[in-house]
Amino acid sequence: MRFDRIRLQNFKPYAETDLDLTDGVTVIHGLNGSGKSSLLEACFFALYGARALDENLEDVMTTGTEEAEIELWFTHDGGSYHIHRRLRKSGDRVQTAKCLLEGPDVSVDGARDVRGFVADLLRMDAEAFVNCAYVRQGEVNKLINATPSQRQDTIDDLLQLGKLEEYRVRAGKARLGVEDVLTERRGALSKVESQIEAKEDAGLHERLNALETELGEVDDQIERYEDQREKAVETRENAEEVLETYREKRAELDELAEDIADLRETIESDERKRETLRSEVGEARDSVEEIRDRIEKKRAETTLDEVTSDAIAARRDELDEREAEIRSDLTDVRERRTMLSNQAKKLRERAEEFESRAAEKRSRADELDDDAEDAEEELEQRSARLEELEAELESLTAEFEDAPVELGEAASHRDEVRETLTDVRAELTETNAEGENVRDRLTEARELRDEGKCPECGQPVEDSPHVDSIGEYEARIEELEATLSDLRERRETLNSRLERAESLVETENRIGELRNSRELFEQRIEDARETVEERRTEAETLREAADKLEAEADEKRTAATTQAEAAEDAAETVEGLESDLESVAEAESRLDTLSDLRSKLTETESEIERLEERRESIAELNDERRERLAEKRDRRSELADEVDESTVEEAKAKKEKAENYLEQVDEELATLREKRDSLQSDIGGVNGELEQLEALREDRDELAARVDALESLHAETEELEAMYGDLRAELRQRNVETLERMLNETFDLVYGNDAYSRIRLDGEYELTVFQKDGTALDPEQLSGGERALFNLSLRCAIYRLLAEGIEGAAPMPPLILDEPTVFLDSGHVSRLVDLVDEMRDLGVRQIIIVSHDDELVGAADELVTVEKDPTSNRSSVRQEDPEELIAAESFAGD
Ligand SMILES: Nc1ncnc2c1ncn2[C@@H]1O[C@H](COP(=O)(O)OP(=O)(O)OP(=O)(O)O)[C@@H](O)[C@H]1O
Ligand SMILES: [Zn+2]
Repeated sequence: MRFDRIRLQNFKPYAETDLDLTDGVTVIHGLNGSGKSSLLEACFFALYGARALDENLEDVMTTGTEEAEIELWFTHDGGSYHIHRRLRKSGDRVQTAKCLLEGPDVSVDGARDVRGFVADLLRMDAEAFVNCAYVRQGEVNKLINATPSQRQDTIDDLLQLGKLEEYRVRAGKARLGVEDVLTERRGALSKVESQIEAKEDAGLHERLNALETELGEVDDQIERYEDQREKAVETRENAEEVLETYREKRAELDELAEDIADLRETIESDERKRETLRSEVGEARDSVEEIRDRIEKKRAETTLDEVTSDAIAARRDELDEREAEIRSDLTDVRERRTMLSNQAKKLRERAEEFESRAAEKRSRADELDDDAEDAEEELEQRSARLEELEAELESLTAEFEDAPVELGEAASHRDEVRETLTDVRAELTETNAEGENVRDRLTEARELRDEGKCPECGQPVEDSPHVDSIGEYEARIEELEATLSDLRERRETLNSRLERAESLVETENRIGELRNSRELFEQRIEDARETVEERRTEAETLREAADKLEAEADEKRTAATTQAEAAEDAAETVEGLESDLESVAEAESRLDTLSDLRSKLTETESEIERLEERRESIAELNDERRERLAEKRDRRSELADEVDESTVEEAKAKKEKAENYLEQVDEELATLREKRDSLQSDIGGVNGELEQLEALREDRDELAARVDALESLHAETEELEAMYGDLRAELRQRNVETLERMLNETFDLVYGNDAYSRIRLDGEYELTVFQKDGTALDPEQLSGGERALFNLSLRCAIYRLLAEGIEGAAPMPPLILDEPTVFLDSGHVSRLVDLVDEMRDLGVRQIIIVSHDDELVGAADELVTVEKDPTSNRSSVRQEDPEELIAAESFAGD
């Protein structure tokens, strides 16, 4: 078997990887954690699924991805196979979405079927594969640490010796089953035999003869007693018959006496009954007379000529017709009465309504008059106020007659005067200031003149022009004084004129106000006048309407009275009709009385007839009874003659005797019959036992034959079981010997040390290592490296044994070693290289080794480098030429 190609997608650290694998030694190398082991696991997973890796599907799919694919192509026994697995995440779980194996003429679908198919094809299940072909990392010590029996199981399993054990166990089970059945049958047989013996000892035939003789004797006795019993019964019956006849006659006599007494009594009582009936008939006849009288009297009260049912019916029809007429009239008149009184009521209501509406209108009219009066009063007040206004207006207007301005110009006039006054005041102030100034200069000039200096320049004043100006100054002052007094006069005049103007402005404003008021009042007076007019007219209209309504109310009232009178008339008619109805009812009741009387009469008459009939029939019955009475008397005297007492006594004695005998014989017979029954059942029992004996003998023969057959079967199964056991032991012994030899050869090859003489693998699969001096060592006592070498040897030996054992029937899978050099020093790595060479020489087609050891790399035919991208954490593979790599590395080393 050979792996050809593996393709991965999202398997563990691999995103996308496709790797071709070839014959020879392939070394997979790379740094720790780069994904080397994962690559091997992928091959293993492809073949057997996740459980074989002790992992879940979740573990094999690259974390964070949703889908993974694993494809493995391999060649086996000349055929090419392809396994394709696809995993898909659904929720938290990962499921196998596809698992398909295709090979020559075969296609297997489904994870379980594929696993089964691969195990059959390679003749190895996952565990066997791991034990023989795939040395997993860290599991080097597994076979050494295993107990001998575990080791035995593993190796037996690989060599398919387990099958023989299975067959042996099965044969053992069959033997045990046969033993169970045999024991049970043997028990049954001895039971049957002891039963037969017991029965044969019992002397069944003799017992049967004795019982049958006794039964014959008892039967004879029974027959005899039965004959005698029959005779006694006959005697007793005859006596009983005699007694019975006697008893019957006595009974008949008693009965007859009773009958005779009864008959006589019945006849007498019936005669009394007839008497009563006769007087009842008489009474009924009287009553008929009385009823006839009453009928005649009643008829006289009616219009009937004769009292027949036809006449009564005719009269009743007449009355019914009359009643119907009256009732229909009554209905009409009642309706009319109701209608009229309703109308009267309505009319009265209308009249009242009109009246109340008229009253309303009148009170409204009164209110309107009041309003009009109020309005007139106000009108007068306003007129008076208007007159006052006009008087004031007139006097104020008069104020303007001697005024300096016209009405309406007072304000502008006042403003003019105020302006002029302001000008005059300003002029006055100016003039005053100038006067002051001129006076100051004059004073200064006078002082200078007095000092003799020019007031202007302080030069001596001789002929100074400045002194001349004193005169000027004095003239100017005079002038200014005149202007001042003039201005003062003007100011006074203006002040009084302003006062007057302001009072005029006030008057003028007041006149404006008054004029407005007057206009307003005039308008209001006009309004009041209109209101008075309107109210009065409206009151008038309302009163007219009230008059009209009152007239209408009067009309309605009259009409109401008319209708009420008509209603009263109708009511009277109703009363008349009702009394008519009453008299019709009376007439009808008279007719009823008559019919009642008539039917009573008929009843009484038929009662009389009935009573007469009863009397008659009673008489007939009594005649019959008298005849029967005579007969019974005759029979009584006849019987009295027949009864004879002595015959009776004789019969009684005979009967008693027979009865005594019967009692005794019945007892005896019962005893005998019981005895017979028990004898018969004893005979039945003996016969039954004889039959049983026969059946038991048949059973015994059958059981004996069966036990013989089982015994020979048991012997056969024992042989078979022993044969499988021997065969396995023999095969195992052969295997153990071969395995021991191969283990020693391999160990010599890889260890090549003089310390150990040989390894022993005994029949119990116990492994022992012997040192040169002959002391024995448990393999677990070896050093780590020695143990690794020992294990490798054991594995390779098993692999070789298997390869030879199968003898080409099923080509061996590739030998897969994961990190075999971990514990080895460089010398031993070379030995491992030798081992690998040897395995190849021995015909192992494909060897796949995971290692980072250079020497092993050198031994490789094919080199696969695994790398992991540190940023993406995804692994990838690269196929390289081993020669080149070694060269490059040693170059780098120099
Ligand atoms: N399901 C997974 N998804 C992603 N990465 C995974 C998954 N399972 C394992 N890995 C990664 O794969 C790597 C383990 O690979 P593997 O055991 O094949 O390494 P190795 O090359 O054999 O290392 P060593 O030399 O140490 O034996 C680890 O880095 C781990 O994080
Ligand atoms: Zn690893």
